[in-house]
Amino acid sequence: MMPLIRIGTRASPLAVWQAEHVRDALHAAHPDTQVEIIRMSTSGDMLLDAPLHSLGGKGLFVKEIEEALLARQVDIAVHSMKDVPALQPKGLEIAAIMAREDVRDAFVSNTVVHPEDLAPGARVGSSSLRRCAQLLQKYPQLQVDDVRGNVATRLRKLDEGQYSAIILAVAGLKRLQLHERITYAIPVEQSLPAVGQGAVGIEIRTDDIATRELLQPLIDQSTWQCVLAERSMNRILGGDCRLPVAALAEWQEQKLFLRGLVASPDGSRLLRAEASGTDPVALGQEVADQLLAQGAAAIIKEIQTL
Ligand SMILES: NCc1[nH]cc(CCC(=O)O)c1CC(=O)O
Repeated sequence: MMPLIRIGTRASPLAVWQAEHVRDALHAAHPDTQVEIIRMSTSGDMLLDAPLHSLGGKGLFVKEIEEALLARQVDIAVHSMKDVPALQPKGLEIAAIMAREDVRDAFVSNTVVHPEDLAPGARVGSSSLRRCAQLLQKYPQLQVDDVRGNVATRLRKLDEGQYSAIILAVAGLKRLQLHERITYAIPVEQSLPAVGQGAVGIEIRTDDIATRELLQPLIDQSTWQCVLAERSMNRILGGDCRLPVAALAEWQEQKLFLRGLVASPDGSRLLRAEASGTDPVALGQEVADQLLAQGAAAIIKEIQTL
């Protein structure tokens, strides 16, 4: 009998693209494997009106899929690593991370090219405190407001004139063939991305040795080490995707170079640290320690009690 792998995914177009990307890679590596995609809606998809950071953040978009995985209704869960909390529930683990897409944030506007061209008071949509804080630090005259919904919904709200510009991930727009909507890819020095941004991860049950084995060819080792360093930093800071915590690890001459950032939501305080090394976990620890020494814990605690 042909082995069957059931992929659990959110039903949004971006999530389905990612699931199909994993399915195609599995087919390429194992032509005799059957793959089925099972779409699910998550509480993050249903609670579309509340600001993202107020929704108890951790794992909002992944929880129901993880429950299906634990209940053996699916064999693997495909996620944007950006949405995956620092720690997996007991019995689950990230078994593979695929090659990373462009990590940058995208500025999307129908009227101007750069954020600096926006008039004072112009309304910019972003649901991420991390993006807001970094934008406001450089352009305090802008008004940054929450925008929810999947990528297409956010673009529609921009097109309707509800915002002068919105900020999205370049990766998501490229995957949905919407990269021509990007007016300006914001350099990482200006908008340091979210931990894991642009990387697709695959979660399995820890005891599922057969599936772990099947996923081996899908692992991109250099992305894996980068995301491991970023997530190690985030775990020490107690961060999740709703906090204004950013990190980016990149390879530079056989070494990992990790930059980290913790910001207050209004952009008035912005802590930065960086280091390089070869051990991703130790590097994450080093950058987290530098941020903590600058007072990161107080900022994080303030936001968690918002
Ligand atoms: N939270 C939604 C989400 N999760 C991952 C991406 C983009 C793709 C990626 O970073 O891998 C997006 C949309 C966005 O931030 O614009």
